[in-house]
Amino acid sequence: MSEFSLIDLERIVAERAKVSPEESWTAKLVAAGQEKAAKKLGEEAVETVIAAIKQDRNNLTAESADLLYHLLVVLNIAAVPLQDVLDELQRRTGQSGLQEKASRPTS
Ligand SMILES: N=c1c2ncn([C@@H]3O[C@H](COP(=O)(O)OP(=O)(O)OP(=O)(O)O)[C@@H](O)[C@H]3O)c2ncn1[C@@H]1O[C@H](COP(=O)(O)O)[C@@H](O)[C@H]1O
Repeated sequence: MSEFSLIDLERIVAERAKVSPEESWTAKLVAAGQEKAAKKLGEEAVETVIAAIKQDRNNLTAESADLLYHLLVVLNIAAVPLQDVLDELQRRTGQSGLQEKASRPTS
């Protein structure tokens, strides 16, 4: 279970996007289009925020899972590979100098 990553989920989303909307939530969202899927992503974001504000750890975990899944569906529809997002995050670690600071010995 600990081996499971967002890259795995991205692959599952891509596979399920191709099946009939009657048998898959992913396919249903993809068939509904980018705007509808993006609105669903927004709803999941709000639910995640509410769980965080309520300091409800269990709900925050569940809503975060919903949020990440729906983000991957939107990225799939928009044809944006998750790797592009990861590359952007990695590029920012270089920009911020955080890596340098982290590896610098403390005196
Ligand atoms: N990770 C998820 C995942 N997270 C959430 N959801 C679905 O997202 C939907 C929306 O969640 P909501 O809480 O909003 O429930 P809702 O019934 O829409 O409620 P309302 O918004 O209508 O009030 C639900 O049907 C959830 O099942 C997911 N559906 C699929 N996956 C993954 O995608 C794979 C393929 O799923 P299918 O495409 O359904 O085969 C699965 O094996 C999972 O790995």
